[in-house]
Amino acid sequence: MTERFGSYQNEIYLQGYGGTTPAFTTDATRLEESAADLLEPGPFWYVAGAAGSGATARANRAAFDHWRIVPRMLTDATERDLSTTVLGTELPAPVLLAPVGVQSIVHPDGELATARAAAGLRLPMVLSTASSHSIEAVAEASGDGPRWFQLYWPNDPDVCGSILRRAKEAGYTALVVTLDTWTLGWRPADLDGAYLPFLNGDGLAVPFTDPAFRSLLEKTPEEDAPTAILRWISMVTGTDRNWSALPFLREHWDGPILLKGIQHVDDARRAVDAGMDGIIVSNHGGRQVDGAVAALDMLPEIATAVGERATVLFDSGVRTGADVLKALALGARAVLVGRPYVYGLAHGGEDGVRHVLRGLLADFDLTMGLSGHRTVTELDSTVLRRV
Ligand SMILES: Cc1cc2nc3c(=O)[nH]c(=O)nc-3n(C[C@H](O)[C@H](O)[C@H](O)COP(=O)(O)O)c2cc1C
Ligand SMILES: O=C(O)C(=O)c1ccccc1
Repeated sequence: MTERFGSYQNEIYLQGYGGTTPAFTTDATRLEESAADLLEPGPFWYVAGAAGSGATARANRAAFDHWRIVPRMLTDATERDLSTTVLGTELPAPVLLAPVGVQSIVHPDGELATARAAAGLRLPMVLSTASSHSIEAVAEASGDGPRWFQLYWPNDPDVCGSILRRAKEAGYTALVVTLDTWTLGWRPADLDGAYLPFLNGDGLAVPFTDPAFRSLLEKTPEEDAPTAILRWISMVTGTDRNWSALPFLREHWDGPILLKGIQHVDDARRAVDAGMDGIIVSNHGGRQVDGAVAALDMLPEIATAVGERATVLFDSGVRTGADVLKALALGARAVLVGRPYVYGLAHGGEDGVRHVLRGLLADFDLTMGLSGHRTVTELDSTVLRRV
């Protein structure tokens, strides 16, 4: 079905902000600035922050500027169909909600509100293992909306198997395995405030409600939270999960599996050779390796190497409709967006997330039409110029 995402523009022009829409900006830069006014410094910097000097986070944005769209005229792009299918999930537009943990630090409803907004738009939410609400509660909030699950890979096979089983039973269809965060990067803004959300107990709903995890503890997490927290952290950190352990995930998950945090073309090839269904080209929004290459700069090479053998998704720095168009033209099947929807959540819970996403979709829809494209299948590198 063709959705008229661009009509959100009329809604805003005709009624103003605060009419049928929440009263805050859809501009990504101003949105971040107003989130800074709204949130306590700890949570704000946890979301906005990056590794080290922030060079990679800035490079992620700057990389989009090196590509420019070359619009075409009189192509009959009045009616657009932005829909696509990603690993069996039908999307009205090529956008997913990136897995973001500990969402309760910006809004008490956290992932529940995000799930409702995503489901209403039929965009897949990728639920983080570091969720503030349980797998099952977020699934219920999603209703019949599409949902994927992101794994921080516990080295205990029983706990890993149990979490995957719960996700499957709760209706999550695809599994995203994050590889780039086996320990947290050096993040000065968080270190300045000595702010680490899960040490306050946030983002632990998944292990704390997990029977296999609980059975390993002498005292329940309710009786002795610090011990449970440290046990969990030690389970999901470390490099002892390796390429040869991927068959374990395949055995415990009967849907598509994607590896997230792929930045080198040889790792992309390796993922394909290991039988993975997809990869997410990402540097975690610049939060892990300061000085790492911009994610977009690796996308064309990786997409070419992978070809049709697996699905290539992209995140890190997507802020506008033009960014979505460019990432697709450079080989991504769809993109994930992170921080912007979290700022929407901070501003207005479910309505706030919806507002940010509808703004992005409208921008993408209008940018597609005005550059002369009716469907996402038309996009390839010939629609861009490198400058
Ligand atoms: C506050 C925050 C928490 C995140 N938590 C997770 C997580 O739990 N799992 C994960 O795979 N990625 C996590 N990410 C990374 C995002 O999935 C995504 O890669 C990144 O935010 C994309 O960049 P963008 O924010 O520039 O759009 C997190 C990002 C942020 C900002
Ligand atoms: O902060 C992050 O980037 C992240 O991925 C994470 C990891 C553990 C818990 C919460 C978020």
